[in-house]
Amino acid sequence: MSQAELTSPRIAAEERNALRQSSMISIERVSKYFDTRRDKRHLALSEITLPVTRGEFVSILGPSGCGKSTLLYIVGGFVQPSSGQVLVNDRPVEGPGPDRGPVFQEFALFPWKTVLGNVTYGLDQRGVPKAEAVARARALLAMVSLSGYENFYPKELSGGMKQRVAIARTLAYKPNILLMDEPFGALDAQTRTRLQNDLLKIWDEDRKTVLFVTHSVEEAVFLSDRVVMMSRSPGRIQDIIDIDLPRPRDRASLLLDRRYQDYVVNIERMMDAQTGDHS
Ligand SMILES: Nc1ncnc2c1ncn2[C@@H]1O[C@H](COP(=O)(O)OP(=O)(O)OP(=O)(O)O)[C@@H](O)[C@H]1O
Repeated sequence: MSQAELTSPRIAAEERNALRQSSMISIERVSKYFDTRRDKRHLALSEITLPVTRGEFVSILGPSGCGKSTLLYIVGGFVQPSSGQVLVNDRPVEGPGPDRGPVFQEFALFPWKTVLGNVTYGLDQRGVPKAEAVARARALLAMVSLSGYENFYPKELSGGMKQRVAIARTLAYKPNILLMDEPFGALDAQTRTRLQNDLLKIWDEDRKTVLFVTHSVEEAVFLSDRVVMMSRSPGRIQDIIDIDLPRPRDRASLLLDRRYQDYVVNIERMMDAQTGDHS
């Protein structure tokens, strides 16, 4: 079904229901206005409809300011849409919940807590017994290659290590959905590649549903089942590209894969058309 068909008011009720039933996340005709100093009613998102299947890895790409973060915040329940709705497991999102784990740059680590304290924090809040919380945190820190750093404080860690702690912290309380807003954006290329591999490894183990915002076409193609291309403000869905590449994915062999290269080149062209860069 095309994006135009999905957003059409003519879409039959049964079809909408069928769509919801197969979706873990159902974003339905979501629009968002903000009051800004320049514009009393700035339309940031316009009529976004996007069903996301359980276990799917979906990346969102688009020019700066097209509303990618806003969309993720709406799914997370941190921002209310002006119209439309988001359903998670058939229930309307009314606020944040433990089923959706945010990995947002703004949600920094607690500087006064150790690495272990940061990862167990959410578990303590949920009443998980201390020994179980510590065991779970240690296992996750091992998974993100941070064993031995349990007693370090955030200021003693590199940017990439902090980001791995943030991922472990979110995974600790076992959300079914991961909402990741440019989680690797501020990292050097080598650390970024490493964390992409770690994330895919973790994802391969229990196939969480992931919504992942990025500016990197290569990152989106490497990680995703589908790439959603958004258009310049107001943010609309311009295109959805199925990434038909085998899993598990290995970056070194993918780089030599003609299909991977074609996806990257084609999506980069779409991005250039959006940003007006035709160089
Ligand atoms: N709280 C807010 N109040 C007013 N305007 C906002 C608010 N949050 C976002 N906006 C505006 O909404 C639009 C979309 O912002 P958003 O951060 O979602 O874009 P983005 O695609 O994630 O951008 P980037 O790629 O640069 O991070 C922008 O024009 C932004 O200025």
